[in-house]
Amino acid sequence: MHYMHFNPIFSRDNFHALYLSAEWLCPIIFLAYISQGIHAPYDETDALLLLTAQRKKKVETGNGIIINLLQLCTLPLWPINKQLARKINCRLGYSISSQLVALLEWWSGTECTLYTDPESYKLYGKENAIVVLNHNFEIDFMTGWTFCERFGVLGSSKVLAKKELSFVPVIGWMWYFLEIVFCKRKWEEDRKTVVQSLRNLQDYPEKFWFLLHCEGTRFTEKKHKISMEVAEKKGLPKLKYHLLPRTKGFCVTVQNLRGTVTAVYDSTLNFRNNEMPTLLGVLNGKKYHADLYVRRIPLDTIPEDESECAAWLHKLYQEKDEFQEHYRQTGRFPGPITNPPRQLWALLNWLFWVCLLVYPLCMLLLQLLLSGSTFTVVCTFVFCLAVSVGIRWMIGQTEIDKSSNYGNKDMQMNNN
Ligand SMILES: CC/C=C\C/C=C\C/C=C\C/C=C\C/C=C\C/C=C/CCC(=O)SCCNC(=O)CCNC(=O)[C@H](O)C(C)(C)COP(=O)(O)OP(=O)(O)OC[C@H]1O[C@@H](n2cnc3c(N)ncnc32)[C@H](O)[C@@H]1OP(=O)(O)O
Ligand SMILES: CCCCCCCCCCCCCCCC(=O)OC[C@@H](O)COP(=O)(O)O
Repeated sequence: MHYMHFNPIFSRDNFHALYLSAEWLCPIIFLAYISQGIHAPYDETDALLLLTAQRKKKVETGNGIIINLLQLCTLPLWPINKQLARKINCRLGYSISSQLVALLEWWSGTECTLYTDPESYKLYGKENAIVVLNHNFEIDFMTGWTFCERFGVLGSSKVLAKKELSFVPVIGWMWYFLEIVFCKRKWEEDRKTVVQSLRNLQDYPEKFWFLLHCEGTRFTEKKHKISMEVAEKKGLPKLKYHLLPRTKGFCVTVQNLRGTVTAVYDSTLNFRNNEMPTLLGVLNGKKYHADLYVRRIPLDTIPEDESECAAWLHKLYQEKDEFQEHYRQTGRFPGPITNPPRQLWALLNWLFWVCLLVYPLCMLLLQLLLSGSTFTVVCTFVFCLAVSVGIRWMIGQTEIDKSSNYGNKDMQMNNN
């Protein structure tokens, strides 16, 4: 995929102004949005921005459904030409995930800085890799996607994801067609399905990164406390900034992708000024500063024996903990900054969908609301409300204060 490098011609303010001018004000949507009292608008974000973010969500969900339907249409192709079906689905998947990348990079203007050695940098995007990334933030998936985009593997990127995410409209449905590996986080049930799904990727026709959040759940103080009690029982060093990693998924991934994947990218993410970014913040135009430290580790340096591989992962997380300590002391990760520039394609893809859908959606909405039929108006209002509540539920999937019980005390008691 040819990349155009360019100096950012849109400043954030210009971009918002440009977008607003192209945007219809739709008081009904605005009322639908405010009437739910979903969340207090951010101080520095005015009503216009809230409205635009809300309209954008509808547009992006709308085109996400269209892309899911197109993915569905590729089903007859799978038994005839699986590799072609996979390539088509990578591009359809790209059209969805790149919109969230555009949201992060262009709408919120979030800066993503990469710390890595220049020799490894040359290999990123040119080989299959397993990415081990800490799981502390609500938008680490968006930051991950941004780097996938910059190295040309966004459409084919994979992850070991909890089964619950497969039910999230648009993103979760897209992942089925990208052959994402889902797990129930119950090893006795996961063992077989995870191994089979991993083996299925051995002949994948596109370069891909396979993401593993080895902690298995987002960091919370309560889960950290429980996790450190487990570490003490196992005689493992305590971690300050991470949960103790679950090793079985990593070991089985290394075991089944050996020969397909050439390296592990140990990735440690943090945000400047102790920011705790949120998807709502990004949607409302807040700018964050992500720093990612990546070490490329050749796969053949990782032990094949399961217990040695588990010990290797525990040591890796101890090193990651030290990198986070270094970051908190110095405000940066070790090593040189080698920053891949933002790509234009994500922005162009987003603008394409906005231009394609905003006008027809608005006209349809206005016609329904001006139909003169009370029943139609009420149904339209209810539909807008339902879609907004649905989108808010999807955004809630990223919020740590709504996180699962996995790794909590009661779950730990059940596991014993
Ligand atoms: C150049 C740029 C480089 C990089 C750019 C960055 C990223 C780009 C990469 C890719 C694409 C980006 C983004 C992709 C898009 C979206 C991302 C989506 C995110 C969603 C991800 C998730 O859903 S995370 C949750 C699901 N995933 C996992 O859980 C993975 C980790 N878990 C495992 O691997 C597990 O082993 C398992 C799930 C396979 C099985 O878990 P289970 O719990 O059933 O069994 P385990 O054996 O693992 O656990 C029991 C062992 O753990 C010990 N234990 C018990 N309680 C605790 C506790 N509270 N804390 C810690 N440990 C505990 C117990 O003692 C057992 O120990 P053993 O020694 O017996 O194993
Ligand atoms: C502009 C478009 C706006 C439309 C809304 C988009 C909403 C996208 C929601 C997709 C979310 C998919 C990625 C979520 C990744 C994630 O962070 O999952 C959490 C799990 O790892 C662990 O869960 P837990 O055990 O609860 O910590």
